[in-house]
This record gives sequence, C-alpha cells and structure tokens, in this order.
Amino acid sequence: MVPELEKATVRIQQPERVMGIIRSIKEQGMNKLQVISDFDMTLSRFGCNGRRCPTSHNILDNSHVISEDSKKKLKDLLHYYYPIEIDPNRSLEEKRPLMVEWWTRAHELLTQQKIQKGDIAQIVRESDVMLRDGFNELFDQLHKYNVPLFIFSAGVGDIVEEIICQANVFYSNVNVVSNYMDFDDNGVLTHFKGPLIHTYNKNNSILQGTEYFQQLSTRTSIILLGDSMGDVTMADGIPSVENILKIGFLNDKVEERRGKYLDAYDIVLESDETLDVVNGILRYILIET
Ligand SMILES: Nc1ccn([C@@H]2O[C@H](COP(=O)(O)O)[C@@H](O)[C@H]2O)c(=O)n1
Ligand SMILES: [Mg+2]
Repeated sequence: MVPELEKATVRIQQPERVMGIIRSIKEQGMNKLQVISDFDMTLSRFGCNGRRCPTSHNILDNSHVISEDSKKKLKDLLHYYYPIEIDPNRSLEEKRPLMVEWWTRAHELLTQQKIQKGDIAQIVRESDVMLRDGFNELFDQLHKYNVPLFIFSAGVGDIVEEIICQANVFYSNVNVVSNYMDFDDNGVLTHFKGPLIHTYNKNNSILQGTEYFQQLSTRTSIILLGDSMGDVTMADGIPSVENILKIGFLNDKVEERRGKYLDAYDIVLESDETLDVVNGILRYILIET
C-alpha cells in the first residue's frame, strides 16, 4: 500500500490498525482531509552533518542582533530547560510550569534586544535552518489537492512564516498558529503577543481562540505530525474527528523515549530527517486509485 512504511526508520506498534486508518482516510476522500503539523524538528530538520539544526527560537537567539551576554543567557536557559522538556520520567503536570518559565524568560531576553521587524528576513537567510528532505513534495501535494496544512508551533511565528516564505511554499492552504512578535511604529520588537504557546499546551485551549477553528472542525480526517509528546494533543478538542493518524518524529534520546512514543503515536519515525513516509502516505491517499 505504502512502500515507504518498510523503511528501517519506521516503527509501528499496531500495523493493522494503522493500515485501517490510512484506508479509511482514503475512502473519506481529500475533501475531508487536513494536515495538522508541528514546525520545529517536525517540518524542519533536527540534524545536519552531525550538528543540531536550529529551532525558530534558536535562529533568533544565535543571530547578529542579539548581544553576546544575552546569547549566553539564552543558551543557559536552553541547556537547563531542554532536558526537562524531553525527560520521559517527568509528568506533563510537572513540566508545564517549567515550560512557561522557559518561554517567558527567553521572550523577556529577546524583547530587550530591540529586534527590528525588517531584520527578520536576513536573520533567517543567515541561519542554518533546513526543512526536512521532501518538504517541496509535501507542500506541493497539499496545495495541489487543496488540503489545508495547519502549522501549530510553540516556536516564533514570524520566523516560521519567513522560513516557509524563503522556501517558496507559503501557499494559500497553509495557516500558522504560533507565538508572534509585536512591533512598535518604528518596527522595533515590544513584546510577544499572547496567549503563550509552549510545548505542553498545544491543544484546544489555544485553537478555540483562533480564526481557523471552524475550518479545523469541518475536515474530519486528520494526519497529525509532531516530534514531541506535547504535539500528540494538537487535535484534541476538535469536534467530529472520524479518522486521525498520528505520525511522530523521534529525533533525540531515541532508546529512552521509544516506549512512550510508540504508545502515543501510530507511526514513529526514528532519526529520519525526511518526509518520505508522510509523502508516501499522502501519495496513496491523494493520487492512487
Ligand atoms: N526558548 C526556547 C523555547 C523553545 N525552544 C524549542 O522550540 C520548540 C517549540 O517549537 P515547535 O514548533 O516544535 O512547537 C521546542 O521543541 C523547544 O525545544 C527553543 O529552542 N527555545
Ligand atoms: Mg517540534
């Protein structure tokens, strides 16, 4: 059905169930389908040439507009909070307030830097960010068949949008909900707009306040893409979901986290920097008869 599912990077706990969902999504047709995706480390790459690729926050943190002192402070925050974010032995209840603390402290530091709206394109151009291999096919297919792609990111929305723009794939079917910066009349960053989105509040509590909620509710087949345990809930609370296929990229601390990812996601892709599997499934659903 989908040859890409034979890749060595693919793990599936309940193959029959997964095939059933994929078949059912195909039967329902492309007019019922939407894709809900995380951005950082899901649509963008986790690693390249043995090095970590930057998240949308890291792109700002490492850029020329940030003072050396603040760069160090932002790095210290990352080194303190990231291990907590991905720790499989801590509960979500324990992690949530700590994530709010991380995002709040990072946004405060960024806000002190007098970042100019007009600098964002150059900041992204000069960064090491890369979209996953196969991103062109993913965005092109979804656009061609008018399937909405809803990007739900706890990253920095302005950076996410700029990355997609520079990749020439910010099509009309793509919508982004994320943390956006607010600028004064001179184009200088004043604050981040609320509500704050962090790794573990990506759910209905945020979505209901967006203009996209109505659209999200009319498409009853969902393919959900994420890389964190917080992404699993991105479609929770969307009414009338009939079929949902959750695909998780397991990028880091693979052995320690495998069990939890296999329980939470229908398909787990281990250390796979490509969108091959997602594209293969979409090709089967959208194209083949
Ligand atoms: N100051 C921060 C805060 C978060 N991150 C990382 O960004 C990721 C969130 O974005 P998604 O598109 O994946 O929702 C998250 O995984 C954090 O590790 C950061 O780099 N700096
Ligand atoms: Mg992510």
